Amino acid sequence: MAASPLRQLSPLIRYLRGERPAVLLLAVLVPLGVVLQLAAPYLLRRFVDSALTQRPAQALLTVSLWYLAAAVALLAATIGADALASRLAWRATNRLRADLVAHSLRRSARFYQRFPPGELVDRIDSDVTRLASVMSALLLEVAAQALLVGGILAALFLLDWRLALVFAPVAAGTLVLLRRLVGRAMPFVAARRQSSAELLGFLEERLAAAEDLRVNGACDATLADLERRQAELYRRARDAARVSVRRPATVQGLSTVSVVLALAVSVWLHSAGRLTTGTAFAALSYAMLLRRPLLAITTRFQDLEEAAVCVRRLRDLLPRRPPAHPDATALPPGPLTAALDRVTFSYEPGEPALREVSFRLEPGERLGIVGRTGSGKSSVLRLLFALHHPERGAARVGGADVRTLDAGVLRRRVALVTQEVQVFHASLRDNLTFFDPAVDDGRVRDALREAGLTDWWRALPDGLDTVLGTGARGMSAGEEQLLSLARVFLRDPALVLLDEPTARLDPHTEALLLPALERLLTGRTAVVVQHRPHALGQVDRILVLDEGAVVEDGRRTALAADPTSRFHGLLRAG
Ligand SMILES: Nc1ncnc2c1ncn2[C@@H]1O[C@H](COP(=O)(O)OP(=O)(O)OP(=O)(O)O)[C@@H](O)[C@H]1O
Repeated sequence: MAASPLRQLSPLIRYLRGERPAVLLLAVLVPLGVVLQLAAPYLLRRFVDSALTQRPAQALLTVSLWYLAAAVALLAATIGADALASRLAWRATNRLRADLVAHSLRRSARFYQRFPPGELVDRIDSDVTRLASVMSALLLEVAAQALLVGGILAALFLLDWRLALVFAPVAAGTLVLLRRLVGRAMPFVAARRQSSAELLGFLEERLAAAEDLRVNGACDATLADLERRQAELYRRARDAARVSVRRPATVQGLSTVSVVLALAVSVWLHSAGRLTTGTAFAALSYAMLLRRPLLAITTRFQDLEEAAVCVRRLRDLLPRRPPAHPDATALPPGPLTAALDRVTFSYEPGEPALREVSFRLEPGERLGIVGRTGSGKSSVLRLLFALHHPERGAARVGGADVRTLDAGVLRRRVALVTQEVQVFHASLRDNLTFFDPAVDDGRVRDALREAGLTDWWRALPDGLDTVLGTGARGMSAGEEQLLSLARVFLRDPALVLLDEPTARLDPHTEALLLPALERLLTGRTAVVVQHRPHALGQVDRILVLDEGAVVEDGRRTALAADPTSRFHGLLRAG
């Protein structure tokens, strides 16, 4: 039998913590609604029997008023319970969404390789939103409808035990059948959701690269790919719908049988004089009422399976083990040492990107790393920044293995600048402070001055409030690169890791950037990765990498002067 969707949903319970008053109120409103639904046929019976036995009009009026009161109370209880359940579901799923975003923000580069941004958005937003709507209905209906089925059987038993005897097997049979069918659609629903997430990931990637696609004439191929993916999504959605539709069809059939049975038994008992007309009416009303919870449970099962699939997909995003709580105070003040200690590291098993790499930088020392494309230069920086961890050996900052350092502490003291600069659709101020309102404008202006951007920002229409990024003010590659340096100045780190910070710049813009770079490196430990060895004038030491291994390590001036060194060869070739 397929895994129970209810068991899949159990991890959500912890997000309901702190909601006890609302849950208790719901626990009162739901059974109240059930009792009020059961009261209606009972009052109908009283009305019919009173009318047929010529009771005074006053008695009929009293029953009618009770009927009306029960209907109004039912409406109020239903609206109240609906509102409460949906508030609970939204609050719980908002907590879940916040938890997912918090976890995702802390995950390594490998995680983002596994889940492209479009797919992540689909999981964190669409899956959680779907959960919220399903949970609000689930909280109510599965419990309430099951109660209603039990209540109807009890009411029928009170009316006439023979009636209960006819209905009980039909209701029990339907529930058993439903139980057997639950979970059957889950693999199909999961396949449909995966297809839809992949489609979103595809759209996000292709739309972000629209310019490249246009320039390279790849628009037609992209549309053909889109068509193929949409056809696949349609096929999976159709398969899931086919499996899901079997349940309502089965329940419709069985409940029609129960109504026909109710009619037959009521007529038979009535004509034998064993049932009053009012009781026969009530029995028929209960039979019709029984269809409602059974059908509601059926349609909810489909949602339940959707929700279970969503939870399973969301669980992939949450770490399996709780994060360790590393030492938060392990870094000494001032410029930090940085070292790799016999590090071997692979992205893919059996294909080491770094082999037995070792070096150690004293506080304030600057290291330049050169080597051919794919030799492992950027990997060194990623390990020092703890974006990945070595298989063997250790990456150390301030003498501590980065694995043992709190990520927040490490990020405050170490800055990584890459060629890719992310400019947010936000004000210049927020782009520098990363949305921290505690940073005052004086520090922001100082950072911009240190990065050599004073003239640029003063010319902006709204100064620090100018909105940058997609759909707003664009920036040149050089300005973006200087903005990334201004971010580092603002944070004032002790160790700076620069990954080809001038690679996208023309020689003129690179020359403008060099003074800002020099100011950035002064008084700090630094590792600078460069393709072009002549751009490493500011470093003290050079490390040459080849196929992931250190093939040369020495003082820059000594290596540059030694015609037999690799670095000398690279300078000549450059
Ligand atoms: N995310 C990744 N997944 C799998 N392999 C990777 C990944 N990133 C890098 N690699 C591989 O690891 C090796 C080292 O990559 P790295 O980016 O460190 O080289 P690099 O010297 O910085 O290259 P470049 O000069 O082109 O930036 C390369 O063979 C590369 O293909």
